[in-house]
Amino acid sequence: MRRIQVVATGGTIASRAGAEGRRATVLAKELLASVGPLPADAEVSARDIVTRGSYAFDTADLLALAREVRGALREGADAVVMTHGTDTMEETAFLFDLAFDDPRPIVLTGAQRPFDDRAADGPANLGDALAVAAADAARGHGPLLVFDGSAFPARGVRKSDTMSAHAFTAPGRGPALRVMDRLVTPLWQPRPSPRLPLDLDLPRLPRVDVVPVYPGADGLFIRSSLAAGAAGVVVAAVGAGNAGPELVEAVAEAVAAGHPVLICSRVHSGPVAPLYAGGGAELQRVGAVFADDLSPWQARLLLAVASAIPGRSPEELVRAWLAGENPLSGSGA
Ligand SMILES: NC(=O)C[C@H](N)C(=O)O
Repeated sequence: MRRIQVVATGGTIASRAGAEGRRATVLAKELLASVGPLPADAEVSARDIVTRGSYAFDTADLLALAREVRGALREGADAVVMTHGTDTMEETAFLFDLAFDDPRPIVLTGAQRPFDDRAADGPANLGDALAVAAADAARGHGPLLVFDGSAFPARGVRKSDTMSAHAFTAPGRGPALRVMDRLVTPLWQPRPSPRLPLDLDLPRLPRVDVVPVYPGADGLFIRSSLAAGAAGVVVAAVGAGNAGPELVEAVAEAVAAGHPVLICSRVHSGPVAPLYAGGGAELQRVGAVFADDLSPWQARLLLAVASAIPGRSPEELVRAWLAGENPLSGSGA
């Protein structure tokens, strides 16, 4: 008998229409009751942490969600299923990927249509998430985001449609498992991401901001962000990782002052590379770190987590993580 702990956090899956707009009000027990038959060989228990839209979460909330997962795993759950708003689910999943290296499935799901919609997609997604949680095939995949019949590894998954029930993709990677009629079919086995030794009991993560690039973007936002106390900055660059000369100058200043700068792309798919003179090649020359195909939003969490680890250079931790190396090797930790 497998023990699956469901933890509910709100989101559209738990929302009903109201005079002021949709609001998350549905609690875990009611969500579970909407699913229909539960996996036969599983004992499923449910609890609520918060009941909110995920657009309202800050990093203190994300750490609280991670502590809840840690607690469930410590209590002996064989798998954890978290219901969560879709707006920032890719960030929570990625934080779990950075924080845990447990083979037991940690599965996130949600919905695009509210609980009281006649065509609500939440019950099917939660049913699929429970099927994945109960499946041997899901072990060792790291956290998975289950949506509309697909299970995506945390790294690389993105919300890619604001309204459609097919809300998530993983550009260049694809889902690792498919779920059809609660039957889980493995497609490929993701290589687990290295874990970072994050203290989940911290009150919040250090500030890291995302700065966009567009024609005419200058250094204002990078300088303001650092003046506001940011540990570092992620640049959502154009194309394969380029920016104009004024922004490159601000990046050079930031790196020289000891603040790591990660380069991602505002393009939905593909890695960044230091290719162009005065653009990406110059960003690399002044010391910025090219963050492969990480989205700016996941890269921001990577840098924030690396910046929260005492006694280690955040830039070195990020570079080691991106290279797939165990960031603890050689540290004696
Ligand atoms: N579809 C959703 O879940 C969006 C929702 N507003 C959220 O909490 O992220």
